[in-house]
Amino acid sequence: DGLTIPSRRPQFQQVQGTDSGELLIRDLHVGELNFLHTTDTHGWLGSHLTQPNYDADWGDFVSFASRFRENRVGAESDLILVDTGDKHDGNGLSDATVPNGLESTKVFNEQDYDLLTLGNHELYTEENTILEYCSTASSKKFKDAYVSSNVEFVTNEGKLVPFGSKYRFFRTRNREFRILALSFMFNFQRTNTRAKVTPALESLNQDWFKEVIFKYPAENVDVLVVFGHMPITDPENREINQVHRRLREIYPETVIQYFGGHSHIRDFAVFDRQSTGLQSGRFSETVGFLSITDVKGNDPRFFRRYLDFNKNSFAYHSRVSQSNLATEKGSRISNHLSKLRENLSLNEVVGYVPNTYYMDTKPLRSKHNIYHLLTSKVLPRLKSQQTDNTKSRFIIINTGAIRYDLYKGNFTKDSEYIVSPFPNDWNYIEVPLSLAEGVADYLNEGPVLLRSMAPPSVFKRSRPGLCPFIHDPKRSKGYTTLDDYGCEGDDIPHNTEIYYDVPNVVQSVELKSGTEDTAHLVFYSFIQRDVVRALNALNRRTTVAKRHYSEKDCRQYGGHATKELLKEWIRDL
Ligand SMILES: Nc1nc2c(ncn2[C@@H]2O[C@H](COP(=O)(O)O)[C@@H](O)[C@H]2O)c(=O)[nH]1
Ligand SMILES: [Zn+2]
Ligand SMILES: [Zn+2]
Repeated sequence: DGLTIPSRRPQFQQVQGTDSGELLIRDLHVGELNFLHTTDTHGWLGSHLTQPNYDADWGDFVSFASRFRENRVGAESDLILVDTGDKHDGNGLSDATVPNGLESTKVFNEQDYDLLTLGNHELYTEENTILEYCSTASSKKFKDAYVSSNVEFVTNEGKLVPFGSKYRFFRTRNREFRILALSFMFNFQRTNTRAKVTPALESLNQDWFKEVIFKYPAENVDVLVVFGHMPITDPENREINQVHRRLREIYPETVIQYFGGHSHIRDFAVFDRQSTGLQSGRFSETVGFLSITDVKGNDPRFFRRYLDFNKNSFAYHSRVSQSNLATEKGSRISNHLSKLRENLSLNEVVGYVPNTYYMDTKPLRSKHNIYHLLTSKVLPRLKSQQTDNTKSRFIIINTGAIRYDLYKGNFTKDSEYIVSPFPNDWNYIEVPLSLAEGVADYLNEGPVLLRSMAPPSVFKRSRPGLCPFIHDPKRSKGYTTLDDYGCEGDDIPHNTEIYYDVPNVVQSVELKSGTEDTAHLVFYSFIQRDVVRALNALNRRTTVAKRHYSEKDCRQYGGHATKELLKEWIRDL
């Protein structure tokens, strides 16, 4: 596409090893302008209790930012903290309150972000959108830092106002770099009535941006920071590449630094000689670090590092001992999180899970795959007034509704939210068996699918090449990231994990022999539009049913949500 150039490995690669030359941790290179980035935290503020790789909580992260600024960045360089949204749906700390996010937002906002914005999970329900706008976007602390260039909030009076600021221009504290910040949400079309998303490219043709260009022409901007809930690599729609092309028309030589989110991966892309993009995973597993050297020169150099969200990494990168990492504020936050976990009864044990069931590091048909578990053992437990045991039944779920591996050990109230946070209603439609049995395959064929239901992993770019295979008993499982700078972006080298593709949907199938030729097709209300679209497309191909289907033909099925069915299965073990 002419926009990306062969990647250039960074020249500065410090490592900390042992006498035997073992690589224990890759250091980072502090430049003139430095960034710490988080995204898609989804309420994971209390550390990962079953994964030592991610044993730091939000208090430790607040401490780290402060120690890092003091000990590594100092007064000669600058540091900007950025977050790109999706801050609940996926952990009990955010989801066990009504509305969800009520308590976790206060904790999240303790971090002194310089730039922050919203994700699509702040746009599904009115209550979440109102909470995000009132508690964060228009708060005193973040009123300048909160930017969204293409999302607007609908006030109680029905007026459209910017969700925060459309843009932010500021000078950095030490080197006085002139920063122009823009923020774009991907073209999300499922927002509730209290917000409006304008496609990013369309928003760049609106009057507000014309004023920005006039007020801040290229000669008055050192760095354009474009951060938002949009994947850094998006092979299907290439939305960020189109934004980049448009910005390059106006800022042809300016350094443009992107920070992305939504697809839940560690990623780094080179857009051109003066522009790169960083994405920093999900669920507080990663703090992304990016530095730029020679910002105003002809040859700016970029350095990226993905920090495992753990106390050892935080201590090492801020050059303190683990025992000296915690600041007073950080300790207070950690203590508050422990109390919040108790108050929400998140440690309440529901049952015991005998094995670990994985989303994408075991093949789909493996008995250790969570989707295999759900479709073979859990979903068939669904019962309601509509259940007709004489009919075949297909129960379809979108794989993006399942958010995390199900770990062996105690299944707690927190586990419910971690694995399947969404309060899904079951709907159904009675259709000819031959149509019902084709819907899941149809939805997994890709382009027909509304992006709104594809699992985050679908956006992963299948980069050519592989990283060297590591299998060392002294190393832990974890991320090995292949990005445009190669395979050494992660601060901790881990044993290689093989990731398997995850389809858009999976289904449980209960065929009843010798019965009528219609079946019950049961599905999450969240994917109803996709299911109806698939039925009509299949019907056009086969004309099995002499009719067109619409959402009006769908009925409530009732019955327990997946997380309830999973709890029942665990209790009955
Ligand atoms: N069944 C449901 N799935 C949902 C719902 N809301 C979101 N999702 C799934 O999550 C991904 C997007 O997650 P993100 O963290 O990457 O933004 C989306 O594509 C769906 O698969 C829901 O209410 N029900
Ligand atoms: Zn997300
Ligand atoms: Zn998202």
